[in-house]
Amino acid sequence: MRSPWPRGLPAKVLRRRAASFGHAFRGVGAALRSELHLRFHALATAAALGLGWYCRLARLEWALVALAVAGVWTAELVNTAVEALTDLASPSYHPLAGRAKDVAAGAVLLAALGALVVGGLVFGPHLLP
Ligand SMILES: Nc1ncnc2c1ncn2[C@@H]1O[C@H](COP(=O)(O)OP(=O)(O)OP(=O)(O)O)[C@@H](O)[C@H]1O
Repeated sequence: MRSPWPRGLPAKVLRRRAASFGHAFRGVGAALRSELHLRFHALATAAALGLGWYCRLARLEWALVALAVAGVWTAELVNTAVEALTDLASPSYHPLAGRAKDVAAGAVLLAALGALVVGGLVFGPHLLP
């Protein structure tokens, strides 16, 4: 059967996809190196995974923990990107630059509070007598 793709296109598309994944992982690595908060999240994630394994969480509980962890990481990475862009666009003081950073930090705070609630509701019944 003839390929529906012009010759060589799938390889090119795959190479581009692979490069995009590479850029994304490089972004996570760069943020991990520059942001102390992210290293703390990495530790907290490892602790949550270990505790989940210890508590033998059910599949749905793992799903909730995974969503909570991913939410915090996503918010922190977007916050890091907003901080970098704000510093680039407005190295000197500007109220809008401050608002952008404060709002981005607010997203991290909300994600972290949500993760705390999920953690309490999921792990609480396993750990409390
Ligand atoms: N260019 C600016 N103009 C106005 N206010 C700013 C500016 N840069 C920072 N701020 C204010 O200072 C706060 C702290 O900014 P900063 O860049 O130090 O981030 P941070 O909260 O310390 O984050 P991190 O510790 O992850 O770098 C901001 O939330 C904002 O209120």
